[in-house]
Amino acid sequence: MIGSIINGHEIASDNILEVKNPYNQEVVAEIALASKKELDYAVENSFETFHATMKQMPAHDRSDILRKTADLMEERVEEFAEIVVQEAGKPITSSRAEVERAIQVLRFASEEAKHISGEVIPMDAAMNGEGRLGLVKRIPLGVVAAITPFNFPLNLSLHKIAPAIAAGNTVLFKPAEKTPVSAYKLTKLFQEAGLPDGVLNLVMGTGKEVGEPLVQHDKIHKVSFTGSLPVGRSIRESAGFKKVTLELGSNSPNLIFDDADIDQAVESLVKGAFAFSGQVCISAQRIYVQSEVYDQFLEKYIEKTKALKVGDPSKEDTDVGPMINEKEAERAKTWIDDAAENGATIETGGEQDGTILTPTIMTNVDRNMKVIAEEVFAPIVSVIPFDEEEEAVKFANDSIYGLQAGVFTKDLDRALRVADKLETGGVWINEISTYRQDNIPYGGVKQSGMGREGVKYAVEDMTELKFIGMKLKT
Ligand SMILES: NC(=O)c1ccc[n+]([C@@H]2O[C@H](COP(=O)([O-])OP(=O)(O)OC[C@H]3O[C@@H](n4cnc5c(N)ncnc54)[C@H](O)[C@@H]3O)[C@@H](O)[C@H]2O)c1
Ligand SMILES: O=C[C@H](O)CS(=O)(=O)O
Repeated sequence: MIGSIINGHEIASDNILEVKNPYNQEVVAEIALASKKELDYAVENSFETFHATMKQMPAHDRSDILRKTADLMEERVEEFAEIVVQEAGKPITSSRAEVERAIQVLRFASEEAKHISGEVIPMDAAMNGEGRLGLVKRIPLGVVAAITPFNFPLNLSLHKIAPAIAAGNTVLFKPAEKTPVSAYKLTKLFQEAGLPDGVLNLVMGTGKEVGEPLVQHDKIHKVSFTGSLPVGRSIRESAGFKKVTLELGSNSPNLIFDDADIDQAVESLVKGAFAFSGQVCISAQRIYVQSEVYDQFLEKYIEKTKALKVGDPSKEDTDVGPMINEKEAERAKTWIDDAAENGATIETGGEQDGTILTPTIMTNVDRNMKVIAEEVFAPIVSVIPFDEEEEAVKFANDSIYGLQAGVFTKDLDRALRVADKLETGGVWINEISTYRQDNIPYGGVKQSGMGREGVKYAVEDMTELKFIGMKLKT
C-alpha cells in the first residue's frame, strides 16, 4: 500500500483505490486516498514550508537538489520505465523515452534555478539633485498546485514540479488517480535527493474529492493543470484570483504539400498518430494531404500502419499497447462507428477488444464528425485531401483547439507563410505535430489552454515581478 506524503510522512487511510495494469488488469498497487482534512493539512504545511524553508533556500541549493534527483533517476531508468508500463500501459520503449526526457527536465530546471534574474531600470536624475533607481526582481509565488494527467505521468509532473522548485516555490502535487505509483516514486526520489520535508507534498485522490477543493483553497497561489478541456474550464472558473496555467487537449493538424518528402512524412506520422495509442495531447489526428500526392501518401500510410505490432506493452517489439481503460476504448470505438455510419471509410483498424483498439485510419470524413471536431485521444487518424494552400490552412484552423501543428514541404517560403497563418501555440516544419522538446515554449491557443511550459517559460509563470524603487540624492 502506498499513499500521500505530507511533510515527509506517509499517510495511511481506509479509503483504498486499486490501480490496475490496463493490459492484463493485474493489480499494480493499492493507493490510500487522502481525506479533505489531510488535504487541508497538506496545504497548510506547504504554505508554512514556503515561509520557513523555501524563502531562505539559496538558488544553488535548489539547483543541487534538482541535479541530484536527475542523477538518481538516471541510475533507475528501468525501474521508473517499468512502473509507467504497468500503471499506464505505455510500451516499454516509449516508457524509457519518457524517463530520459524527465531526467532532462530536471537538468534544465537545475540550470534555470541559477539564472533567475531581474533588471535595473535607469531613471534619469532630475534637475534639483534628486534621482531614482528602479529594481525589478523575480520572486517566487508561494504554493503551486500541480494537477497532472495519466498519459505522461513522470514527464508532465516534472514540467510543473521542477520549475516550481527552481523558482523557490513549494508544491502541492495531485497526480492522476489512474497513475499514482510513478508520482509516489518520484516524491520519494526527491526526498532521497535531499529536498526538505514539505517542499513537495503529494496528495492522492480523485479530481472531485481532492482536485476541486485544492483549486479553491485560499493558500494556493497558482494552479498548474494539465488535462482535459472540461476539467480545465471548471478550474479556470473556480480558481478565483490565483494564477492559472492550463495545458489542455487538441486535434492536431498536419499538412502535407505535394513537394514534401512523402516517405519521411509517412514514417513519422505513423508514430505521430499511434504512439501511446494516440493518447498524446499533440497526437496527429487530422492529416491534410495535397490532392496530387494523396493516393501515394494514403497507400504507403496504410501499409506502414498495418505493420505495427499491437499488444503487450512490456514487450520490446510492441508498437501499440492498450488504452488506459476499457471505457475509453469503447468510447473511441463508438466514435469510429458513428463516423462510418455517416459515410466515413475505415481504411484499416477499427477493431476493439477490451482495452486494445487497433490503429485506425479513416477517410471520407466530415468536419462535424467527432473523429474530426473533437479530441479523439485514441489511435484514430483521418486523412483528408486538399487542393490549394489557403484551403489547407482553413481546414487546419477549423477547430476549437490550437496546440501544435506539422507542415511538410520543401518550399521554405510556403512553410513559414503557412506557419504564420496556423492558429496553434507551436508549428513544426518537416516534423510532426507530436514532437516536443522539453525546453521549447509549449502551450495552446484557443481552447487548448493558457500559459506556457518548457522549463524557462514555466519559471516565468511561476514567479512574480516585484518592483523596488529608490529616491536618491545625487
Ligand atoms: N496540453 C498538454 O500539455 C497536455 C498534456 C497531456 C494531456 N493533456 C490532456 O489531458 C487529457 C487526458 O488526461 P486525463 O484523462 O488524465 O485528464 P483529466 O482532465 O481527466 O484529469 C487530469 C487531472 O485532473 C484531475 N481532475 C479531474 N477533475 C478535476 C476537477 N474537477 N478539479 C481539479 N482536478 C480535477 C484528475 O484527477 C487528474 O489528476 C487529454 O484531454 C489530453 O489532451 C494535455
Ligand atoms: O500529451 C501531451 C504531452 O504534452 C506530450 S509530451 O509529453 O509533452 O510530449
